[in-house]
Amino acid sequence: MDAFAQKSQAFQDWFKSLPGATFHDHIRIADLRPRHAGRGIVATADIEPDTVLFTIPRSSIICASTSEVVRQLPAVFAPPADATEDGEADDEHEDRSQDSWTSLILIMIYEHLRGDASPWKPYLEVLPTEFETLMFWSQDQLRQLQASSVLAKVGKEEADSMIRSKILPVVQEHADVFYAGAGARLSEDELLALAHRMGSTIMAYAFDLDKDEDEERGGEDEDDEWVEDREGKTTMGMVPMADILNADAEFNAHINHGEDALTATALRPIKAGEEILNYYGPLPNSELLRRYGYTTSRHHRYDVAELSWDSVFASLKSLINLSPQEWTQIADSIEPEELEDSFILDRNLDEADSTGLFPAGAASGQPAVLTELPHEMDEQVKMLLKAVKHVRPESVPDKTRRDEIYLTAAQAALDARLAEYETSADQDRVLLDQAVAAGDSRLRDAVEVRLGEKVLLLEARQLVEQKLRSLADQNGDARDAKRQKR
Ligand SMILES: C[S@@+](CC[C@H](N)C(=O)[O-])C[C@H]1O[C@@H](n2cnc3c(N)ncnc32)[C@H](O)[C@@H]1O
Repeated sequence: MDAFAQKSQAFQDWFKSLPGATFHDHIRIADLRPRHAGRGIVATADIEPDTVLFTIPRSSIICASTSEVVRQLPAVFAPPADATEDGEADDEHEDRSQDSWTSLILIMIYEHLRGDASPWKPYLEVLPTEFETLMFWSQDQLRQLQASSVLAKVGKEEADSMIRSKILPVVQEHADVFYAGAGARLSEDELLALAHRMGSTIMAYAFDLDKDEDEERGGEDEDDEWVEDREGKTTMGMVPMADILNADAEFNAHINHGEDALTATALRPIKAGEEILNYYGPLPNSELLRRYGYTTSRHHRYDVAELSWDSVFASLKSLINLSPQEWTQIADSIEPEELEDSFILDRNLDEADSTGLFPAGAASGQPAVLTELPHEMDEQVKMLLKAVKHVRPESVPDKTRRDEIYLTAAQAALDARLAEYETSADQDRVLLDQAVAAGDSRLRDAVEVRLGEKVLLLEARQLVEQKLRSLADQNGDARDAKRQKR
């Protein structure tokens, strides 16, 4: 048995020995490294729907209510005394309070530094020390994402400054507590690296515990920035065994949050040899890569692409012949706060049904095509063209001309956006095969993300062309009708 398998075995034995824990005979922890998926759980025999796969007693979760460090340092983990009602510190005092995110980083650092004395030692041993998430990519690797908007969300500097202001001072001020074990004290750089490791582990592994079902990590509404201030409103925890499950956009298991325990149950029949999969939410591959360090073909369904107002506006300006003074007059008539900076293109598709499968008709892995332009973009362009009409009525004489201007501008903005990526979608398909053949998983993931965005932009381009064609047809019909009347 290699070291990896030994750690899996020790973890499984430890888990089964926890009072209240269960682990079904028809599943096992598997080594999925050959397909870059670390550990996962696989069925060893057929499993019926609703089968409880495993049970995790809440007492085994690493969180504020179970870790010794919170009892030892109550003041550090307490909500700030000068907090306002909504949990914000007032302006005059530096906010030294911990949110659920930084609390869990501190708790994880404490348990890690305890070494053998931590009751979670066999669990900590199977948590990652290296990551594929974007924060750990080199500049050259990040460049492979080309014009993807995800590059603006990596957040390495923000994470650094959060760690320096909220994590390092606490560990240094309470070194007697954090270094109570025999371990040597860490240098500032080592501590920074450890805090990053724990932060990244939490981002990809932790669960939100006191929220409704379906709102665990990766839930739809969460803006899961690395340094997001959660204001202590939610409790996050590291849930042994639940986080050994890998995930996909189609899945076959669900974690139910019970009062005393969490249970993983089968959502449909699972065949022997199949992997048990959880769900992180309708995330585009760019977000899956940023938060979790991987991409899947099924998540292309939820891909997104951004179109900036600047580019749409520039295209509109080039189509409408007005003087600079008239444009200033128009700009003055619109409140800048009313304007969105950018628009998100997405397919707005349903998520998997209660059995974890995409709704009937949606072929697995084949994203359906984008059918609508962003509503906010429609509204904003219409608002602008109304202002244009006000200043120079003949430039937008009727609704047909207005739509024509809008769609032509959208087409140009989409072309400009596509041109920001250095390669075409067709070139990427070739490069993707090459990256897979070369076993370069970061390049493969980068190409998956940028190709997914290009496919979506091309779908939007096609939709606009279709709309322009039908507008032209309507125009032709209207002209014919007029001629016949005469
Ligand atoms: C909650 S953990 C799951 C267990 C993990 N595989 C392990 O070995 O510890 C989440 C991490 O698992 C990996 N993962 C999850 N689902 C995956 C998938 N479908 N394909 C590849 N990797 C996946 C990613 O590295 C992700 O950050």
